[in-house]
Amino acid sequence: MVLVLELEHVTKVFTSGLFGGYEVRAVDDVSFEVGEGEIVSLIGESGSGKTTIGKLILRLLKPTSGRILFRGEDIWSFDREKLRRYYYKNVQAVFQDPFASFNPLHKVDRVFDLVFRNFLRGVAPGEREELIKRSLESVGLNPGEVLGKYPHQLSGGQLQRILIARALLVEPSLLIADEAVSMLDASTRIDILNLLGEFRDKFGTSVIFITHDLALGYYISDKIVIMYRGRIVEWGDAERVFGNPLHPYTRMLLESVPDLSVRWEFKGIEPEREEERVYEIKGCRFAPRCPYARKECYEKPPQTIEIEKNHHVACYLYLKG
Ligand SMILES: Nc1ncnc2c1ncn2[C@@H]1O[C@H](COP(=O)(O)OP(=O)(O)OP(=O)(O)O)[C@@H](O)[C@H]1O
Repeated sequence: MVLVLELEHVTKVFTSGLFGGYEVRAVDDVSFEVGEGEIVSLIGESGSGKTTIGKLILRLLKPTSGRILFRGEDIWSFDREKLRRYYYKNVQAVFQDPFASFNPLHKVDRVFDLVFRNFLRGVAPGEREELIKRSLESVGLNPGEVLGKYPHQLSGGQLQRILIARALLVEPSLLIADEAVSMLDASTRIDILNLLGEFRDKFGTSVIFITHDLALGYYISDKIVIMYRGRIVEWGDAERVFGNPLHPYTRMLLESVPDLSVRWEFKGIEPEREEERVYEIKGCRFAPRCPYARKECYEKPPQTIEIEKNHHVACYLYLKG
């Protein structure tokens, strides 16, 4: 399989607190790959580092260590021109709140301006209208119903579709969808997921689907990456991870979803300071919540091993010795 994106031992440490005295390893030694036309879901509860990974891939943040490769090239080796014209044309993103991407004082059509200015400069004005209409139709919108409107005149689902149309206008190799359907109602959510699947099938677009919702991840993905407090605990083919969950955390998540058609939400909110302390644990960060935790779990992060083909876990339960 041709690889579009590779994360190699990526770590991002934020320093916070007075005089930068406190460190949060928001992303800790994370490695995974995205193949051409693959849909990969990053799943984890709040604070697991999903959004930070999205920002690192979009080069909005620089890794503290590790490398991110796009089609074999380190994204930090790109100069400004290559970043704008090549990388951002190939890697597009859609975020959670569609309303935040529109200026309420401007007609929605304005969101297409930047794309034409940066990536489609040679397109003539007449052709431009045609391209916009076609891309709106491809996401199931009637251009006559949305063009010329202000954001408040449209629904969240329509606005999110416009943003997806804009992202797909440049035919990216990779789309990052960060909680992109969380704010939409259930049926619109499924329509948009189906749409991403269609684009994958038609154009070979790879998707990184970031979500805290296990059921959505299961619905859409080829590959699943389960994260806990900055680290990958389990990853592999979606069928294998869901059919044979290995990590106690993955099992706990699945047990809290009695019915995969029902939206899952994590309810166990701990006090913030406690949450932060978890990042200081030298070993497995899930250890304080794990029924099987033993001494070594607190001492050193468990190695990741492949248990069956395309199914990996980082847990001492599976390590000998
Ligand atoms: N700029 C920052 N400065 C300091 N800490 C940060 C910063 N950005 C994120 N963090 C911390 O990094 C950790 C991971 O955050 P991140 O937003 O990536 O998680 P997430 O899985 O996307 O959660 P959510 O679903 O709530 O967005 C959290 O503890 C968060 O507080």
